[in-house]
Amino acid sequence: MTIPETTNTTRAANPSAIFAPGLLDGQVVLVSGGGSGLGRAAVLELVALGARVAICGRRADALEDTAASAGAACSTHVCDIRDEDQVDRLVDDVLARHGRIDTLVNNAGGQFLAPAETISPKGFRTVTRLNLDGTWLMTHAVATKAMIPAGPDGRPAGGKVVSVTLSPHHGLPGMVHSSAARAAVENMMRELSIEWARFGIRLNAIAAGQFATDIFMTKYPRPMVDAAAGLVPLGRLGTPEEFAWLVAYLASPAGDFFSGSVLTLDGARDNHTGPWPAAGSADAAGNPLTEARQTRDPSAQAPR
Ligand SMILES: CCCCCCCCC/C=C/C(=O)SCCNC(=O)CCNC(=O)[C@H](O)C(C)(C)COP(=O)(O)OP(=O)(O)OC[C@H]1O[C@@H](n2cnc3c(N)ncnc32)[C@H](O)[C@@H]1OP(=O)(O)O
Ligand SMILES: NC(=O)C1=CN([C@@H]2O[C@H](COP(=O)(O)OP(=O)(O)OC[C@H]3O[C@@H](n4cnc5c(N)ncnc54)[C@H](OP(=O)(O)O)[C@@H]3O)[C@@H](O)[C@H]2O)C=CC1
Repeated sequence: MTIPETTNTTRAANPSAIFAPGLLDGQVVLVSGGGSGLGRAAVLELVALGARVAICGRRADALEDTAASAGAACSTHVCDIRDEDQVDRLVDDVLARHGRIDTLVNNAGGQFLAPAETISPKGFRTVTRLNLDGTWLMTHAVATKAMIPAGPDGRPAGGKVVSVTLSPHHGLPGMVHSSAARAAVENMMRELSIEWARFGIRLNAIAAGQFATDIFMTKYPRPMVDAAAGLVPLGRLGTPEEFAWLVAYLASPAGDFFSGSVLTLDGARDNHTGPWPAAGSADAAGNPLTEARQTRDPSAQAPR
């Protein structure tokens, strides 16, 4: 298998809208699925903050496109995260090129929408292999090759792992395979945050709600996409930049004490199934209904 590498020669054009330039100077971040959507937005933010970023995915053209926007600090690596040999080669190549990996962003993933009873064993396996096995292969390879081995001071180099999962947690109909796999990934991050604390590795999950990426807007049945914002209490989809800012925050020193957490980023989608006040729960002005206070006459109380 060949893993082509490219570099671009221009620096990322847009500064961060939130964080100070140089926040991530000297850091190396590996982002899976960096060629599109949320991963691409994260790459652009990380590069804007001074990180060098390696991105992987199956499609070279998507990776090249992100690299063309990110500039010289971004290297591209074609890799299918489900294949352990490709993952091994990927991590070796990233280390040969950048010398270290401070943060791994397990962003590559996805699923198809289908009623559970129609999903074949192969279909279930396809989605769990991508989201669970792929995330494990990447996490294990980066930890054992880059984070557990000694750094310059003779102690384990340490690092951070951020894995993208899925909100709502209380079941997403039509996505039994992905719901199961993402729950497993969240517990994987929690478990490893205990085992690998001794190596200075912090692992967290970002449970993403619904974000307006190109694929989200085009892959699923139109009526469901159109209805999605209405199921979010904040009344809108997330933007890829909002996801990217959380990744940058976790990669920065501000994220150093986060480990074993699931950070749900979803406009409150996990807590409720619609806007509030819901139909029938508001007065004519749209204010939530309030129950009348009970008045109690002490003299009317029954004697003890
Ligand atoms: C209301 C709230 C808001 C709306 C609800 C939406 C909330 C969404 C929240 C989440 C949003 C996102 O994640 S948005 C990001 C989504 N991005 C992605 O999904 C990108 C990655 N996805 C993929 O690569 C593909 O979709 C995926 C199927 C997972 C893997 O592709 P592969 O090429 O590896 O696999 P394939 O060869 O296509 O398929 C392998 C088998 O999978 C099964 N299979 C594949 N597609 C199938 C399908 N459409 N229906 C049935 N079965 C299918 C078949 O058994 C296939 O085998 P055969 O029968 O032999 O063919
Ligand atoms: N957008 C949303 O609303 C939500 C998204 N998510 C999750 O966030 C992540 C990003 O989603 P989004 O940006 O919207 O979707 P995209 O489909 O744009 O991103 C998925 C990325 O993963 C890569 N990828 C897929 N399969 C593999 C593989 N086997 N090996 C390597 N790379 C792979 C894809 O690249 P390529 O095809 O070139 O391999 C692609 O760049 C995904 O895990 C998604 O499921 C979770 C909740 C909601």
